[in-house]
Amino acid sequence: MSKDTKIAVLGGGAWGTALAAMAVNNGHETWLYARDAETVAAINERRQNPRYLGDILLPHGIRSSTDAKAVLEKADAVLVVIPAQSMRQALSGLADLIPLQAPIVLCAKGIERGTGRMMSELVAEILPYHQIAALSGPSFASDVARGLPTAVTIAATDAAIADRLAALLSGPSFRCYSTTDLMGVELGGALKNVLALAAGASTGLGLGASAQAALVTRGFAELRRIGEALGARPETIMGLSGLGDLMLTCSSSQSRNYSYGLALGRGESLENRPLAEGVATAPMAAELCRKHNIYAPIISAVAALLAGRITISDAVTALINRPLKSED
Ligand SMILES: NC(=O)C1=CN([C@@H]2O[C@H](COP(=O)(O)OP(=O)(O)OC[C@H]3O[C@@H](n4cnc5c(N)ncnc54)[C@H](O)[C@@H]3O)[C@@H](O)[C@H]2O)C=CC1
Ligand SMILES: O=C(CO)COP(=O)(O)O
Repeated sequence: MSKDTKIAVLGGGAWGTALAAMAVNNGHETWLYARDAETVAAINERRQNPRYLGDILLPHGIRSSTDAKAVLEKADAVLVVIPAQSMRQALSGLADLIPLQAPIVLCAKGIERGTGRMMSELVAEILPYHQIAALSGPSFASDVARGLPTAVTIAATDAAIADRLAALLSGPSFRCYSTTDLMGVELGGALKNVLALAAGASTGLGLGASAQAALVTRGFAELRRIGEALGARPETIMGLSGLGDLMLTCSSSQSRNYSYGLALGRGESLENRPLAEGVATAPMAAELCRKHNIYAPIISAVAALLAGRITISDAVTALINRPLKSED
């Protein structure tokens, strides 16, 4: 892959648009597929995506279209930026249009509801002959769309593919590290959203900065345990897609997951909120821990709270009053 390849981005939301801006800034021919004609027109005619990115002015050159065939034709790499719970349905409809030689770069952070599949497992069922990679790390769409410095990790089981994609997608303000630890990268992205719900709820309840730091640290211990049980590498969990994204998402109300947790903690309405992937991922993460016998009380509490099995004050009481144990 050279620097003037064609990048196709599927998904015209906040992150898809931001990644298209990154790709065009890095000198690639960049096409963005969005379902919504108004979004396509706003990107092509005004260089904005007001629905998802407010008044941020995008760089020149993104070609947006509702025609997936035109977007995907002769693409050298395909960034899939569709929410985790829509991934199966969306990609099944587009599978025949994706060139076989184009690696698929999964940019969603979640676990599929019902099946418990990681995104790469789900996509391997739909596109069994494609190379699959994942891009994840601390990266708010609005920062990337503005061209602010950002670093992420790109994972593929084939090291050469991960390295090539990292070189392709790195540019003046976007730095990609590469790894073959696909499971580690996907776990970090999916689980930090669940932990951000807990961090937001803690702040929303007014539990204070000390509780917040304890929650994030002990949440990270759960992420470490899950990573270890599922064969992820410790350095991935300690890296950008693990600890890095956990820190970002658990500390900023720019995060939609953290904000959802804030609303939960404050007792506000949870209707009509922006996408918070952690809500659908939490029960799947709790199930994963049950299946592998992994101790993850915070993730379990978030899942129970969202399912209405416990109240938020029960969750806090239960977490603080568990039997004492060594810090591991
Ligand atoms: N927004 C952010 O800062 C970041 C988001 N992500 C992840 O990226 C994924 C997407 O998030 P956002 O773009 O922020 O969400 P969003 O809510 O801003 O946009 C989602 C987009 O997907 C489209 N979509 C939904 N179902 C579709 C389907 N069946 N076919 C085609 N398009 C479909 C929607 O029309 C919308 O344009 C999530 O998994 C999120 O966790 C990852 C890093 C940063
Ligand atoms: O993944 C993100 C930052 O890395 C975005 O987080 P939210 O989906 O919670 O907004």
